[in-house]
Amino acid sequence: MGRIDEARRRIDELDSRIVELLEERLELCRRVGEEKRRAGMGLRDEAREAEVLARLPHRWRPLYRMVIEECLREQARGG
Ligand SMILES: O=C(O)C(=O)C[C@]1(C(=O)O)C=C[C@@H](O)C=C1
Repeated sequence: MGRIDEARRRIDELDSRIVELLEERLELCRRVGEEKRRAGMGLRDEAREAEVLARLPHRWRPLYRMVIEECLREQARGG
């Protein structure tokens, strides 16, 4: 296998793992959403979002904003 093919194979594997982790994160978001609903809280928590983003390297923050938006959509779908 050439170097490009080998690197691409590893990229594909990593992408699968990343998606698995994102699904796991989404499941936890679902749980948080249920608890917030039960407690009569709003779903969006801007202070918490700022905390989450502050822990990440700058370059990944735009991507993570999308992850958080998907989490909120998932929470809004639940009920
Ligand atoms: O921590 C929460 O309260 C969540 O609902 C999770 C999460 C996130 O994806 O990290 C999503 C929405 C909130 O606005 C803040 C954070």
